Amino acid sequence: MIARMLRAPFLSLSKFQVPLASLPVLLGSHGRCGTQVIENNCDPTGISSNKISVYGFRMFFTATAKDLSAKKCVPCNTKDLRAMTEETARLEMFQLISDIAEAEGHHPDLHLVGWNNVTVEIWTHAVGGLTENDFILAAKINTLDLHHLLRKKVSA
Ligand SMILES: C[C@H](O)[C@H](O)[C@H]1CNC2=NC(N)=NC(=O)C2=N1
Repeated sequence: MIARMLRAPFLSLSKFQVPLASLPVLLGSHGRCGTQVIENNCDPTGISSNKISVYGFRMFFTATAKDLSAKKCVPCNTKDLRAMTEETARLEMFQLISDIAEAEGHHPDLHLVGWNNVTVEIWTHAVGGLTENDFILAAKINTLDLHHLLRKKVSA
């Protein structure tokens, strides 16, 4: 799966995984939709908004692929490309995400994959699928500034 090969933090909505870093682009290109999602709060039942979210997810997913394909990879040996530090970054990232989840009463599944991959899986257990809650949570997680968790490239 592409997500595993890219070795980056991933935000996973149900079975579909999208790179966490792509969400600002993705929300930006659908400003109204993204803003609405961030301003909403999670609905404990989530059931009434299920259809909207599935539609929203399709829009997000399409936008992500389109926006990413328009970009160009930076050379992997430049200073612009930084990996996350190991232990501290993972735990602090989990803590930051957990704080949002607790405030929302909606909780992602957090996975450590290998030694340097974090996967954030978001779906609504109560309905066995996606609801608007998942997009609200994803949008709020996406506002986190994680730059301080990035490891400075070791100079050769
Ligand atoms: C009552 C409370 O809203 C429910 O138990 C919540 C808690 N957090 C949850 N989180 C997620 N991801 N799915 C749920 O169905 C869910 N249910």
